[in-house]
Amino acid sequence: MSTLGVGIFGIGGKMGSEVRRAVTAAEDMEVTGGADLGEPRERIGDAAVAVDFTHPDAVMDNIEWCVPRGINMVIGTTGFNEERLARVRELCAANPGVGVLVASNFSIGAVLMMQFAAKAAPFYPSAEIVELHHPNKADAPSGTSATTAGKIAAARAAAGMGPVPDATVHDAGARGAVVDGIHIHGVRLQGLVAHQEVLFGTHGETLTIRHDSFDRASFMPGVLAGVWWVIDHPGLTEGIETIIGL
Ligand SMILES: NC(=O)C1=CN([C@@H]2O[C@H](COP(=O)(O)OP(=O)(O)OC[C@H]3O[C@@H](n4cnc5c(N)ncnc54)[C@H](OP(=O)(O)O)[C@@H]3O)[C@@H](O)[C@H]2O)C=CC1
Ligand SMILES: O=C(O)C1=N[C@H](C(=O)O)C[C@H](O)C1
Repeated sequence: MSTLGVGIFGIGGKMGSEVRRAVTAAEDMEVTGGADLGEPRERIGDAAVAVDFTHPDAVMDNIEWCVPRGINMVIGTTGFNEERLARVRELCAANPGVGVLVASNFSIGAVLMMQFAAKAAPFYPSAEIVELHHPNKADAPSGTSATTAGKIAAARAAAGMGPVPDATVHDAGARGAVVDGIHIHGVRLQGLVAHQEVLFGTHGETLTIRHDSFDRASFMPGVLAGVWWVIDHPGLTEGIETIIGL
């Protein structure tokens, strides 16, 4: 049986080393190589798919390098906004055979949490997000919380809802970051991996939707499914929802 070649940007990092283990353990894939910060990108070897778990400051240069070379990509690195996604679409349009998957979270439970949150959103005037991570994380708010805020905001807009109620006029920063009108609070704590609570409120009741990744193995089924997906789906795919049938 022939195997699919996978190169890894960020291979020495927490996620990159987990991807290396998962790809090595998969019967139908093999690791062709990997590169870390400062190393030549050619070190990913003869890869059909490059997986990127690096840094928000590094990921765009890796995409600019891979796509014109015909290398498909699965990207978990955070820091994407509309401008960055538009550039990825542009690169894919110029290189029509190439597929790029960008997902802020590859765990099945996190994807379900985001979908449940979007479903709940129209029923609750109040909505806030608490994201909790290990203290070595570079970015805040997390990519997952920003994606969740976007989905909640879209559901609220579709339901014709106005802004969340909030009388705060003196804020020394305790109300968190605001993404698409939704407040996000970030916690960085030793002992944590990746966790999120979405809190909803209306008169007399609240609803809390919580997801916990206790181990980075939780992201691997989504990453491996994404690797097989991109080789047959040219252009940009956002999130793993369609890949896992949600
Ligand atoms: N989508 C998802 O499901 C998930 C996404 N993430 C995201 O993945 C990213 C990485 O997370 P994590 O593994 O915890 O971080 P780490 O800091 O553990 O690993 C990052 C790795 O990337 C390397 N790196 C940095 N810049 C470059 C570059 N220009 N080229 C190649 N390698 C580079 C680092 O090398 P060096 O150490 O030499 O600097 C390091 O090995 C983050 O954005 C995080 O939010 C994390 C978990 C799940
Ligand atoms: O840095 C992490 O660890 C994680 N990053 C992603 C994010 O920013 O949402 C996904 C997950 O939360 C773990």
